[in-house]
Amino acid sequence: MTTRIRPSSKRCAVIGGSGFLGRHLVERLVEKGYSVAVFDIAQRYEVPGVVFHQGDLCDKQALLKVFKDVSLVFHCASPSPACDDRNLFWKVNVEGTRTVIQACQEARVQKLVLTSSASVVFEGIDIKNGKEDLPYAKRPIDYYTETKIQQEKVVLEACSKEKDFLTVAIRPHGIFGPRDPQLVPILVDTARKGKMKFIIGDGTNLVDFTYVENVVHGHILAAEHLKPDSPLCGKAYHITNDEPIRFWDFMSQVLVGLGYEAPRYHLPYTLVYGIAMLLWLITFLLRPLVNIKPTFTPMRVALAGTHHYYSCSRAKQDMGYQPVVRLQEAIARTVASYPHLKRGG
Ligand SMILES: NC(=O)c1ccc[n+]([C@@H]2O[C@H](COP(=O)([O-])OP(=O)(O)OC[C@H]3O[C@@H](n4cnc5c(N)ncnc54)[C@H](O)[C@@H]3O)[C@@H](O)[C@H]2O)c1
Ligand SMILES: CC(C)CCC[C@@H](C)[C@H]1CC[C@H]2C3=C(CC[C@]12C)[C@@]1(C)CC[C@H](O)[C@@H](C(=O)O)[C@@H]1CC3
Repeated sequence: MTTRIRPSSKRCAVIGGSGFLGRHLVERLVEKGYSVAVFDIAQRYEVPGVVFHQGDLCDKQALLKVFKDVSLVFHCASPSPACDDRNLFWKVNVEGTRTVIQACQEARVQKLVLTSSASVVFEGIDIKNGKEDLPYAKRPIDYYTETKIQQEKVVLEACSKEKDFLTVAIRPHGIFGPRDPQLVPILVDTARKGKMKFIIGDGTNLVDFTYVENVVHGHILAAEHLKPDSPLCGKAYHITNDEPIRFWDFMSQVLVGLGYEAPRYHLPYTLVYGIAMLLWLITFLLRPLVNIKPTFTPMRVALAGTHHYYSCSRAKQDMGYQPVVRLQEAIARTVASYPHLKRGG
């Protein structure tokens, strides 16, 4: 029998560490004295002391090489929600995550922290101060959400004190901040095309947008509090800025900060949602011939026209979570980080 000496609890791997959240996480872990290995299909930057491994998380042998001396794994890789590719989402988010769990167990990794999403309970109906005990969406709006639900279930079910393998899922919502490739760039692109003049619905719907450093803080707290006798084992945790804001006020503040006009004219929610569904159906039918990506997808319209904010009291209670950057400061830092997206820039 081979005995394995336990690696230090500060030796970790970040799957998806080249991405927006992953890179912020890696940078913070390094600041906190962790030794970090990144596993990602692409390498997009360099940080002294961080070892990069390029590979697909569906490849167990490639994962095993990286997990050899690691006690903690963060899994924050996913195809982009914008790709809307059902097969890819199932392959990476569900099958790939099963492979990650097998590799963790074979390599005797002790802790797995998954980046899930608060959207696993969202199906286009208002959620106000939603807690983690809300049921998973029965009819998820898109393939991304469908597979994030399965992914979270698979990870939480794998938690086993007997096997010395502990898991926890972090559910952030609407992550934003410097280098985000999604929220601000799509918003600016839509504004530049003259399509951000309209407010979907009456504009009073409250939502969570969460600054990336708060999300990182939640992940590290979860990793450090995940122990055999802690309440975190096999549980999901909302991590938000804890400051719900009107969706359209947030959009307006970012747009005005970057020199664009705030949306002004109202359109009925059901009308825009109906058009988005129709557009999605047309693009779905045309997909074998041409791959069109509509700006207004049913998911985006649903997020823009409903309330969806979540309680993070469970994270406060079980791991002492408090946001470290307030919302207004976070918006200011984000706007300042995108000089190239300014109007006329
Ligand atoms: N951005 C948000 O608002 C948000 C909100 C809630 C949850 N999340 C979750 O947070 C995580 C990170 O999201 P992000 O916004 O940083 O996305 P991102 O696209 O910037 O990063 C994802 C990373 O995963 C990598 N990746 C994709 N497929 C892979 C594969 N097969 N093998 C290895 N690496 C692979 C990509 O190369 C990329 O670097 C995701 O799990 C996402 O579902 C994001
Ligand atoms: C075209 C306009 C109506 C809106 C333009 C901005 C949108 C691109 C973003 C506003 C809210 C964002 C969001 C996500 C993607 C980008 C937006 C739709 C997610 C769906 C990304 C995936 C995450 O898991 C979701 C989450 O639960 O946090 C995000 C929800 C918010």
